Amino acid sequence: MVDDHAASREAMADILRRAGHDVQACGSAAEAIDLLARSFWDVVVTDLNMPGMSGLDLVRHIEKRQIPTRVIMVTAYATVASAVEAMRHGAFDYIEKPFDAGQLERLVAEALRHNQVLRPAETAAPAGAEQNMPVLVGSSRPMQELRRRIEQVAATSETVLILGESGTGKELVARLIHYLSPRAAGPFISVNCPALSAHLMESELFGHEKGAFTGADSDRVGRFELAHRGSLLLDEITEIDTALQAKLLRVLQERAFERVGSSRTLHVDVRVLATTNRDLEKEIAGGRFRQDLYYRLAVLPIHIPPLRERKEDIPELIAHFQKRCAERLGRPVPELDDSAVNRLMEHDWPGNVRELENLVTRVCVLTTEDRVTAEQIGRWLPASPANPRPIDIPVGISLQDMERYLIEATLEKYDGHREKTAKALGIGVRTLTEKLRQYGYPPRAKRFSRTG
Ligand SMILES: Nc1ncnc2c1ncn2[C@@H]1O[C@H](COP(=O)(O)OP(=O)(O)OP(=O)(O)O)[C@@H](O)[C@H]1O
Repeated sequence: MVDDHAASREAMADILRRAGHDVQACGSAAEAIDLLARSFWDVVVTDLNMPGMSGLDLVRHIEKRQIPTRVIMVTAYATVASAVEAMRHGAFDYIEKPFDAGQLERLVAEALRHNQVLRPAETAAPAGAEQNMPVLVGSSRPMQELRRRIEQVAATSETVLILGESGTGKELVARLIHYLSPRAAGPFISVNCPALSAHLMESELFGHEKGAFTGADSDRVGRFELAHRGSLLLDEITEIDTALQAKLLRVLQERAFERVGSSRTLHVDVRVLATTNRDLEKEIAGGRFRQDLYYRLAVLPIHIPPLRERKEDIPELIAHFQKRCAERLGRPVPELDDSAVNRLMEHDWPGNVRELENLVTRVCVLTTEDRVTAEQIGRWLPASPANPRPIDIPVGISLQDMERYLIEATLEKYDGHREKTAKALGIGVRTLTEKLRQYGYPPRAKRFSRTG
């Protein structure tokens, strides 16, 4: 039972203890993670909104580490978005506050029933066993080639760089490489680089000694050490700053490093997998990525094509996500008729497989009909008929700058045509022209040309 509010945590724990369960109450997600690392728990009931790590972060952690437990989210804000997001990351179900004791008991009993299948097999099986194997769906030619390539590289211990747009399945491919490699019985550790500041990143990767910096009140084992005899995934590697890239290069060359604040050299046997959705050559040209590191990483590059280039995989992916959703929900999910599937094949999927997975999950969780038609599915698709190209908006910029990014990208898409741009943005041409004037565009230019 994970909740930062002592009163509600104890009340919920009490309800379940009275129902005969063995309950441990935790005041934070971090405490729960620690407990999950030490012992097996059939069910985790967690609050969604907690300071620091949220319930959703906890679900993601459980999913990433493939911890065999069922998660029930407790939320006062049962928004569709948070429910869908939690389910997508493997949460079993969610319960909306306020609820009565009976509801919580029933849901936990249901989760336990599902776990009877899960527990003996998954806890007994070593990592890398068949049931943990990630499933890569798709029989299109590019996917067949991708599978062949994965098998080739899995056999080696070389560094692999996995390239592809956001949501194409880079992390999934990394997991698959690990599970097909001779290291499958070892750990698979991943680091989500954009989530960490430069300072935290170094100690996250390499660990630190007690007293290395303010706040380092105990020794910390880094991800490289944790991944010994296994694989380490550096997700979105371009987010690592250039100073740390140098240290990383040394680890790749020598498999040796020191913890922050220590002079003792540690040696590890780790296979590194890295992903990026950026154009690395541009990053190198812009001085944001070290060329020598690129050469080290790109020994065996793997490129995952965007979903729009392998649309024939869409029906198979839909069926896969429907099946997974039905298993999680423990009930049949709506069928998509041929017209609906065709409609989904017309879409360009700028968010790739993740976007498709989200849509199918949303339809399965929220549709009450047994059959979904093209017309109904159309309502779940983004409103714009043009399937816009996604743009990268860096977190940390102001809303005003974000508006400018979007305006400029739209203008570029319409080749500088202001009327079309204004229409797509849903604003008047005059408003657009005024904004462009503020950005320094010439007043009456008919074509796209920036002056400043
Ligand atoms: N071929 C596939 N078969 C089954 N599921 C897939 C496939 N490709 C992607 N997925 C699913 O789509 C979701 C997104 O995939 P993943 O996180 O691996 O993408 P990514 O390229 O690493 O994204 P990002 O760059 O945004 O981190 C995941 O839930 C993954 O399981």
